[in-house]
Amino acid sequence: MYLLRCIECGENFENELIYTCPKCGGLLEVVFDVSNADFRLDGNNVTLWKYRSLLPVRIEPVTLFEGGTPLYPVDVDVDARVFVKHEGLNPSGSFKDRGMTVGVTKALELGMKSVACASTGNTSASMAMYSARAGLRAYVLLPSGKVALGKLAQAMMHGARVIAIRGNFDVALKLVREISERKGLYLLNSVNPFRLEGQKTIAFEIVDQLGHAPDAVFVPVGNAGNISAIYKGFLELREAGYIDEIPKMIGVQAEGANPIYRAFVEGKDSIEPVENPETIATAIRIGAPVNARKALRAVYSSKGKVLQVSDEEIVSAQKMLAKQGIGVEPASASSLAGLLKEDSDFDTVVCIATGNLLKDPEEVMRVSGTPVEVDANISEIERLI
Ligand SMILES: Cc1ncc(COP(=O)(O)O)c(C=O)c1O
Ligand SMILES: N[C@@H](CCOP(=O)(O)O)C(=O)O
Repeated sequence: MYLLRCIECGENFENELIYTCPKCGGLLEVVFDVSNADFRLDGNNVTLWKYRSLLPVRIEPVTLFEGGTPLYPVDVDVDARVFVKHEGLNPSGSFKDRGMTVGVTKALELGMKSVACASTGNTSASMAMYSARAGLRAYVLLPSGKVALGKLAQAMMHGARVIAIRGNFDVALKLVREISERKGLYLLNSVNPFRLEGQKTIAFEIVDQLGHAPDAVFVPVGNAGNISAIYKGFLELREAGYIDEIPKMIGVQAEGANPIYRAFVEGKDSIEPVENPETIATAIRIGAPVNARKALRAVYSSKGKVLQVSDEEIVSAQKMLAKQGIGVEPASASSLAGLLKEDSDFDTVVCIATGNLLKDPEEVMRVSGTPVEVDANISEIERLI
């Protein structure tokens, strides 16, 4: 029903316990016979497992009822119908849950006892939650002092063994890939092609909820798995006859962590790593995205683009969303920040908001100030109202 294929040399593999091509080292992707798709995109019962016929699992899934996130119309100063898909309303508060429900199920299916990841925070929070649910041991490597409090709290509370390294995310990922190999841990970063399959359901849900494909989808980009997965979702929908056109995939990076933006501007299909990435959006503080080649293919093939936004633009978009009742963490607001910079002529646009406001309470307090404190009496309070 499905197999793994190298995106570089095209070789097919039936062994599921590989992350990259044993022949050329290229990234892998899951290839489906989409004629098996048995769902209707009619807006009913929108949840991730509605699309099971295009998800690569054979056993009952480990689920916390992820997916089915709202698609909110928003009012912004752009001449288009703009929607925000609020992935921050998934069980652990980010889109990673879509990947983990599939990835952790696959770990069980393959008989693995322990899972591992490197993380800027959300991957670890989600992996810890789903592995707790599945009864698997979880190991996390993260950049010391650079993970938002809410995410760290989740990984700790759900029982992961959390190791903070003196180094950035890119170093952590290199180390966890090596340690997973040595210790037989199942790696659940986005280099795992099965995990990305869960994330492609964002595309399925957008079409399910809108009733058609939008003209463009703006996606925050860090390790670049999500934009690649969403694009693959649209490709499968087209191949299966659900849509005619693929939306333009528009990746948005932070100025201080922009290797894919740089590659795009230079018309290249691979990146030069950014040595010391820095941005207020710690979730996308990544200098050597593992999925860069998949992401650039998604952008070029869909006639999209990659934009960069400043930290100020990110915070401004975050506040704009908050004023419309949509609470997101900084990285999530980069998609809207990108749209606001763009001189486009789209009719319908979807911005992906990737994570919840509560993930990074320290950043929120820094940019929104502290409450006014007064004595506990009516006249003092009245003065302020
Ligand atoms: C909140 C948030 N937004 C965006 C991203 C970037 O996604 P990707 O790494 O798939 O590009 C991440 C982490 O990966 C994240 O946690
Ligand atoms: N932002 C990510 C970084 C890791 O990305 P992944 O998709 O490869 O797991 C995180 O939340 O850790």
